[in-house]
Amino acid sequence: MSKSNKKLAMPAPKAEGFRAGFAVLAGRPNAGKSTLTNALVGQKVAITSAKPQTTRHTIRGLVHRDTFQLVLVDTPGLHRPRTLLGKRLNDLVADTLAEVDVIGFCLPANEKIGPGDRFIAQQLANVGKKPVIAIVTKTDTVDRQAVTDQLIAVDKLGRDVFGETGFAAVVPVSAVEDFQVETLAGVFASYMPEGPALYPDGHLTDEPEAVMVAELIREAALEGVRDELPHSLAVVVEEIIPREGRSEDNPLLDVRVNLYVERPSQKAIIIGKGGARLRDVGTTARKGIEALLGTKIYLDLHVKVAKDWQRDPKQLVKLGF
Ligand SMILES: Nc1nc2c(ncn2[C@@H]2O[C@H](COP(=O)(O)OP(=O)(O)OP(=O)(O)O)[C@@H](O)[C@H]2O)c(=O)[nH]1
Repeated sequence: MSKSNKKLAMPAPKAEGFRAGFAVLAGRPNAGKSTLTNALVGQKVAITSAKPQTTRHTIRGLVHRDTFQLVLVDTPGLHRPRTLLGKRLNDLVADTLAEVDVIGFCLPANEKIGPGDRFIAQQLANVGKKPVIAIVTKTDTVDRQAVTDQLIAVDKLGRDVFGETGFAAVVPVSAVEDFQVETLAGVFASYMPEGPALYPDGHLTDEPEAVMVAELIREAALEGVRDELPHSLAVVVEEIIPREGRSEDNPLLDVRVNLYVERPSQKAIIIGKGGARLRDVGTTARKGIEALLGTKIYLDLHVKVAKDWQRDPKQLVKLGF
């Protein structure tokens, strides 16, 4: 559905002065985008993982307050394309950036600004007229002096890349300690156009349920495994169907899912000895999915090898990229 179609379906206008629009969080892998999205939305919608580049889909969460509504998009880390998949991700990011009202650029307080950050800042500047708010994330991980130093360094980066005006604002936050998260929401809102809410209140995401189900399984499957696996794992929900013959007050959904890896060795990692690991993945994911869908499910997981799926356009389409 296009953005304009969604606007047609919107609820009655709110009081005058209400603002609503789209915001995106950019930043390199591990910058804290997913965690910040969750903190802003107040409910888990995007997966977080200690491994970089786990966010494959553009997941929107709604930040709904008395005076504004932000439709928040959590992008994959902007990075230099390495494989076809990487290139597609960057195209996706460019498309997303063109649609939004404001861009939040996440830079961790505990890491020096590097060439990767500069590259992204340059990309954001190239998008043109969109206001870019620099967000210094994870401020709880360092002392006050280090936060101040980072704010100064970020401000300098802004002037280097955007010219004298620099970033539209620089905001330090800690998603973990809930420091300045609401302030940031307010700053985002100030860049939104005046207008009614874009989505009904309480509607947390416009992603199809299947995508969120896939994210939960992906998160469970990546728990505690080797670093290269995140790039090699794709999760595809084949079907979610109500089990026949169940009474209305005791429904059950059959959720059938394929996990694609690139090599038999990776399949062995996911499945574990005697299938033990896959059973654990299933148990963990099932709990999350039941909480998400509000009903009991039967989760059927299959692990398949799709050789070099990251480099094969046909496979990428099949896997939903
Ligand atoms: N202490 C602390 N840790 C944080 C904070 N925000 C994020 N983290 C941690 O930093 C790591 C990366 O956070 P994510 O939110 O997954 O980062 P991301 O930018 O979405 O990463 P990608 O999906 O790889 O692009 C995780 O281990 C988080 O727990 C914070 O405010 N404080």
